[in-house]
Amino acid sequence: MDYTIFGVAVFIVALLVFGGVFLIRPRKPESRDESAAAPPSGAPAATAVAEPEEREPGGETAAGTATAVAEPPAAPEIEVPPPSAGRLVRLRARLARSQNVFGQSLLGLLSSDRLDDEAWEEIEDTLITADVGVTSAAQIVAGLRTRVKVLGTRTPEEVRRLLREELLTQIDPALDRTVATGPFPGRPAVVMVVGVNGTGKTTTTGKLARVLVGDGRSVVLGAADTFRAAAADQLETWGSRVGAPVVRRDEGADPASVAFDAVARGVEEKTDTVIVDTAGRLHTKTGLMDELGKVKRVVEKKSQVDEVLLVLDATTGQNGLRQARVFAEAVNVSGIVLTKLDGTAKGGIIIQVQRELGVPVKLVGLGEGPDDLAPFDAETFVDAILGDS
Ligand SMILES: Nc1nc2c(ncn2[C@@H]2O[C@H](COP(=O)(O)OP(=O)(O)OP(=O)(O)O)[C@@H](O)[C@H]2O)c(=O)[nH]1
Repeated sequence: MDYTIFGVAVFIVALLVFGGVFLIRPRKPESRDESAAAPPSGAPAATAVAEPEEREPGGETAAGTATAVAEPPAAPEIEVPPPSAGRLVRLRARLARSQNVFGQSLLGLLSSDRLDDEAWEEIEDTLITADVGVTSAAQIVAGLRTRVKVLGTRTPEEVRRLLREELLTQIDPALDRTVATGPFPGRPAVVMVVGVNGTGKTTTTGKLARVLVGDGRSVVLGAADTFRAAAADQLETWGSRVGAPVVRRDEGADPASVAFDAVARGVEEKTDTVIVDTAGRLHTKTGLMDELGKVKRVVEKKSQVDEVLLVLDATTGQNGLRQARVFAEAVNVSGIVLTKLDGTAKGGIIIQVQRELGVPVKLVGLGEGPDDLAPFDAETFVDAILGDS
């Protein structure tokens, strides 16, 4: 019996000793946990944690802690855009590429041996096809006919010179094409950018800010396109690249008050120029056109509006002209920006739009790149159309 009790006691002690050792041994992690805990080489742990969280409006994640762990985004590098001088010359090749067909076919027709009525008609048609407009085309042909008669024989150089002069007369190099961007004593220059949807207003506003910053000016941008939140985001991207602050509000806010705030900020911060981007609006919608007038009037309570730039898409031809007329009535347009000239051979629209509106083309857009906006220069433009002599 004693032996039995002793044996049982020894067994229990042995069980306790082995069991205890087993229990206090560190547990080996299971392979599933291991892979979840350790970040993949090179990847920050926070990314793995933050990944499954759902996005909330405003781009924040539901788990604030996960966002806090993530690396803060690097501040965007401020770019130094090239100055405005010589931009059109730099973009000349692009202009020549799009307008050359028009220029070369005119030169070809004018150089032909027999300049009969049919040939003159063809010259006129070529001008009209390039959107020069019926009146201007007739005037150009009349001028050329008279001068060709006086000249008698024609060398290619003479033909080029004649055509160059006629086109220049129509484009009018004497027009004042300066964009009133200040700086003015004691207040910023105020530029409003208007036009129908998709013509390139926001892009032009951003590009113009770059031109000005490149020329050493300070700029505040006003995102008065409150219809589309994306438009304000788009403007903010443009602004942040050149260090220009953007005044914006929530989608649906009153555009006039955003424009007013932008100008107020410009005044307060002694900025050289405030550029206000407005929402695209159909010229056929009276209410929206009235709203545009209101934006301008409200801004004028704070500061004079120095420039109203109407952005026209060069590829829209006659429709662009119709838009131009209505906008000019609503807000007293002071300058035209002709965008997408890189995408059409119809550069003659410059002549037509100036004739129709009596307002000069001041800037031209020649591509989607950030520095593809140039001050318009009549001589460089005509030379690009006609190619090198
Ligand atoms: N090829 C070319 N594309 C251009 C030019 N200017 C603007 N664009 C393009 O035209 C498109 C419309 O430009 P936006 O600036 O968004 O036009 P918007 O007038 O502000 O548009 P809404 O806000 O909808 O009225 C974009 O894809 C631009 O990149 C240009 O000179 N050449």
